[in-house]
Amino acid sequence: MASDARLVSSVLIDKCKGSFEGLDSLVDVGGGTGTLAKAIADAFPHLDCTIFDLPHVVAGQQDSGNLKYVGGDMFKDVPVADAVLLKWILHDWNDDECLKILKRCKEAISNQEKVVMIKKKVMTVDMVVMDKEKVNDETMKLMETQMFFDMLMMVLQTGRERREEEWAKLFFAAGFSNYKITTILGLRSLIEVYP
Ligand SMILES: C[S@@+](CC[C@H](N)C(=O)[O-])C[C@H]1O[C@@H](n2cnc3c(N)ncnc32)[C@H](O)[C@@H]1O
Repeated sequence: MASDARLVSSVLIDKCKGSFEGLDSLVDVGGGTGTLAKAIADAFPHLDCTIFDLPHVVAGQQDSGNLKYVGGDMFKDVPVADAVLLKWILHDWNDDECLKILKRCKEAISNQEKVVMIKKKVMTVDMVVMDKEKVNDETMKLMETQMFFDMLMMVLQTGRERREEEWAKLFFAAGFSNYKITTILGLRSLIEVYP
């Protein structure tokens, strides 16, 4: 996970710089020991970054500069921020569980009395399963890999990989109004979800 976060962070920061513009704070939910959040905090020194994970995961980690660690449970409460980042989180969980997480994330970005209008959002780095109809000889291997991931999530977790329509259904059910998908690297997409 940490090595994937290293790979994704450089691409995310390079390719999706604009997505971080106008934000003053960000919380990486299920951020582990902070590989991705550390890279974001270094690239955007004005941004207050929080790594939020289970208490035993962040225990003993040291805050530094614009980076801090908070322990807790994303099903109960998510720290307040302008943006919530979820990387490889939602595919671990079934729809009911994702709805709970997304609702907590929406509360976290809504709970701020800011006068300045900025585009608050939830940013999820996850997989968007391709449409069967659009698969050709070139993209067949990609589709097969997505199916393997789907099975892996079913066997190891309660989760699954989702098609765009399935993502949209979840976001709207959690009370969000819109979303934007950007393919960032191989199977990974950045999905920005707006309240
Ligand atoms: C698949 S890992 C993803 C880690 C990181 N986002 C990445 O992509 O490298 C899932 C993370 O979610 C955390 N997690 C699981 N349940 C959680 C909960 N209820 N509240 C907060 N974090 C949780 C795990 O401890 C783990 O760090």
